[in-house]
Amino acid sequence: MGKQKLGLLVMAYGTPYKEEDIEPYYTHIRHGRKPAEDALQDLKDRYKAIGGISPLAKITEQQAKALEANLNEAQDEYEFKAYIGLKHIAPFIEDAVDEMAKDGIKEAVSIVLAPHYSTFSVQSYNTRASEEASKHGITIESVESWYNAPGFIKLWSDRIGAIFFEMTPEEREKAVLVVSAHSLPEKILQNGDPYPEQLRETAELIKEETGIKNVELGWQSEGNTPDPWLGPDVQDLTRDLYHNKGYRSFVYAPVGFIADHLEVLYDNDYECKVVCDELGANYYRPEMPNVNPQFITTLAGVVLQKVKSEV
Ligand SMILES: CC1=C(CCC(=O)O)c2cc3nc(cc4[nH]c(cc5[nH]c(cc1n2)c(C)c5CCC(=O)O)c(CCC(=O)O)c4C)C(CCC(=O)O)=C3C
Ligand SMILES: [Fe+2]
Repeated sequence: MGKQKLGLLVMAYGTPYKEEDIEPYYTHIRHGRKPAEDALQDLKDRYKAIGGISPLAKITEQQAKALEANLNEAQDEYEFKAYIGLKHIAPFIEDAVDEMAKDGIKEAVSIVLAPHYSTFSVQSYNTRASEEASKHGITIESVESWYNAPGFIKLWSDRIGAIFFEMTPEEREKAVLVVSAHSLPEKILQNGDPYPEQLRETAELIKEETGIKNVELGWQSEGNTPDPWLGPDVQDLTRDLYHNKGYRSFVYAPVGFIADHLEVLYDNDYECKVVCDELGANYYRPEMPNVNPQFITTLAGVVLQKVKSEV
């Protein structure tokens, strides 16, 4: 008997491939409303500041390929075929599901390349995937979150621990770990969204694994809208911790993301660094998981666990 063919739907945010994509991409993020000229220019300038365009498209592709290969090596029962489905640019989530249907796939498993579940993020990916799948008679089992996968915690802990280890005891005494994720509008809290609690748990697990005592939670990259967003923002938090707790070294762990992209390369490496420089404090940011083999193995384990739980 041959192996059972399983679709592997790998969903991610998406990023412009070239400068001309920025406007339609931003319009899609804004639910079809064109951004104002100055907001668009501001976004273009931020992409320019990180080298013209984001490295994210390439990384997402490498992650999906590596995950497919890892899964096919790890077991003999299924043959996984990966399809990338993006939230805000082609290939969209719906395109990926249509491709699966063309390839005759009947069953699939999906994972979002973001660790924490929220109604705003993971739920909207999964709803789009399952709506399209039902049109084709495809069943999709969706991984909802994987923020507490031991390999994920260990990877961040190792990298964070290495930075603290390199410090002199005097520096370490006044160093703090700032664990962060993308902010979301506060209104998500009204429906009991688990997102903030999952970030808190990620920080707690890293704290246990590393033994670091000074750990703070922050939010970053909040949108430019009139509603209140989850805070404290990492930049405000940095100033507050410097002045009120006397910290002089800041280690940023943007654990809500898994790749080098705008939110990390600009919002952390530029914006948070500007604040640190202004205060005369030290700035550190561990490498992102990207295509680290242990990270990919961790994701493969999460996917296999989902597949096996459905048998
Ligand atoms: C929860 C969350 C994640 C993490 C989970 C997940 O990954 O799903 C995430 C990731 C990302 N967000 C990204 C890019 C952008 N997000 C924006 C705007 C927004 N994000 C939001 C939420 C999230 N975003 C929200 C509520 C808005 C406001 C929309 C509105 O206006 O109501 C904007 C518009 C301009 C701006 O606000 O900066 C951009 C350009 C990139 C790609 C970066 C690159 O290209 O390198 C990535 C990985
Ligand atoms: Fe975003």
